[in-house]
Amino acid sequence: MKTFDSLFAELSQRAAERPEGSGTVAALDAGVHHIGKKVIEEAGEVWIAGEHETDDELAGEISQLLYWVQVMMIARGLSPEDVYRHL
Ligand SMILES: N=c1c2ncn([C@@H]3O[C@H](COP(=O)(O)OP(=O)(O)OP(=O)(O)O)[C@@H](O)[C@H]3O)c2ncn1[C@@H]1O[C@H](COP(=O)(O)O)[C@@H](O)[C@H]1O
Repeated sequence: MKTFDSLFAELSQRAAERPEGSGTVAALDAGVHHIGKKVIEEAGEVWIAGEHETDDELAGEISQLLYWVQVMMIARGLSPEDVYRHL
């Protein structure tokens, strides 16, 4: 099973190796403005799922939010440690 850190490592590898067909590479190329809109979109879907959907659907929306937060981190050159020190 993936964890926050293992997904971050996977996405960092995508950013470094830029494989053909990677949605992460496309998002990074689209830039922080695009990524920020996806963060907001997924956060809204988490809110709606929290109010109206099943636990599993909510978990799925949260996983997508985590993904887009990680893409934002990579776009701005942040590591998980940069975030963890604020927890
Ligand atoms: N975990 C994710 C992940 N979560 C969310 N997303 C993206 O976020 C979008 C959100 O889905 P929605 O259902 O909200 O939207 P949609 O209508 O399906 O798609 P959009 O029109 O919004 O793009 C998805 O379409 C994906 O583009 C993800 N994209 C990739 N991953 C994982 O990231 C890794 C690297 O992926 P690639 O860079 O594509 O190889 C792989 O392990 C993937 O499984």
